Amino acid sequence: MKTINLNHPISNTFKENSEPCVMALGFFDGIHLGHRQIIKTAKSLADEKNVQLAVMTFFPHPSSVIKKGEQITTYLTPLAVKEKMFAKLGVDLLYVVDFNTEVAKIPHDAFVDEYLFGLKCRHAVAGFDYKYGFKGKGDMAQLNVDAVGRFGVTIVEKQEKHNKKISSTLLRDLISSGKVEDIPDYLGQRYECRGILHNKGKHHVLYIDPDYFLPCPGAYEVSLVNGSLVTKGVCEVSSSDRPGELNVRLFHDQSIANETPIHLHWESFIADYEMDPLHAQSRFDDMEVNM
Ligand SMILES: Cc1cc2nc3c(=O)[nH]c(=O)nc-3n(C[C@H](O)[C@H](O)[C@H](O)COP(=O)(O)O)c2cc1C
Ligand SMILES: Nc1ncnc2c1ncn2[C@@H]1O[C@H](COP(=O)(O)OP(=O)(O)OP(=O)(O)O)[C@@H](O)[C@H]1O
Repeated sequence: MKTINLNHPISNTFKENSEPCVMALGFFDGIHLGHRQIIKTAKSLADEKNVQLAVMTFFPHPSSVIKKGEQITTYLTPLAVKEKMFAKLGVDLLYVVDFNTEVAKIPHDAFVDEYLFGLKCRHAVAGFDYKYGFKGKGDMAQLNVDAVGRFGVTIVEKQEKHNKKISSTLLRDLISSGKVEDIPDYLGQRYECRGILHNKGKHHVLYIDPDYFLPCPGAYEVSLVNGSLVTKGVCEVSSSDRPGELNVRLFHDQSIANETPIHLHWESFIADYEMDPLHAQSRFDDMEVNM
């Protein structure tokens, strides 16, 4: 997979040299089951048309530039992890648009002309709620209009679980309230943080991308996965942690070699030492209901 960082405006030479593609559109934080449906749909279209499978995403998250509503500055999948996951899903080209105030002002039709038709998009795929262009004025109905017959558009219908739209927002809400056990229903796997494990005598420190979105403070049962090797332990998240560091204790006095690459899977919430006792009790009641 080729990752291509795009800065506005895209040069004519770059556009001329781009490869025909089916383009999947969206921010794609987490690459959850809804996102996977978009990529799967785009992949089968790309195979059918014998063109490249491209994804167009943005960095940083538009909310941190537009400064409207909650500003997202940490990610379920930091960019480097997203790249690896897209490559594994069979994506050929990953366009990462540098999202800044100038890009935010591009009108919806100009975005389609320059970033889709300009980059030889032969077919666009996005979810029912995809928005693009200045003030988010372009939606999926508008995309068909803006395409003016130059490429086809496929809308992926709402993917739901437990009567809820699967979304990055829902995953963030669950993770930030410590409900990591509920994540696989929407993500298709446990929430994970990838990093390098350092052996510090009795405990270990996992050095991760500081851009990772982390669960709320508390103790969590975690699995440390290195290929087929899985070691269980406890990760204590505290508000005083240094950014990019997770403190882990392994069960049964085990040890893992220094500097091992690890995928830490958040398995379950154990306790929160920082919560006031009342709040902790309501969290505990939630867990009992879920059992
Ligand atoms: C060229 C462009 C300009 C945008 N400008 C705005 C904007 O002015 N205001 C806004 O709220 N969102 C804007 N957006 C963000 C979109 O509304 C949307 O959040 C983003 O494309 C990610 O889509 P997704 O959240 O559906 O994946 C813009 C998007 C694009 C591609
Ligand atoms: N549950 C879903 N069903 C169908 N399409 C989806 C679903 N979730 C996201 N998409 C689509 O996936 C692409 C990426 O979306 P986006 O990154 O906004 O995901 P999201 O989970 O909706 O995020 P957020 O919660 O931050 O709005 C868009 O085309 C969007 O319409």
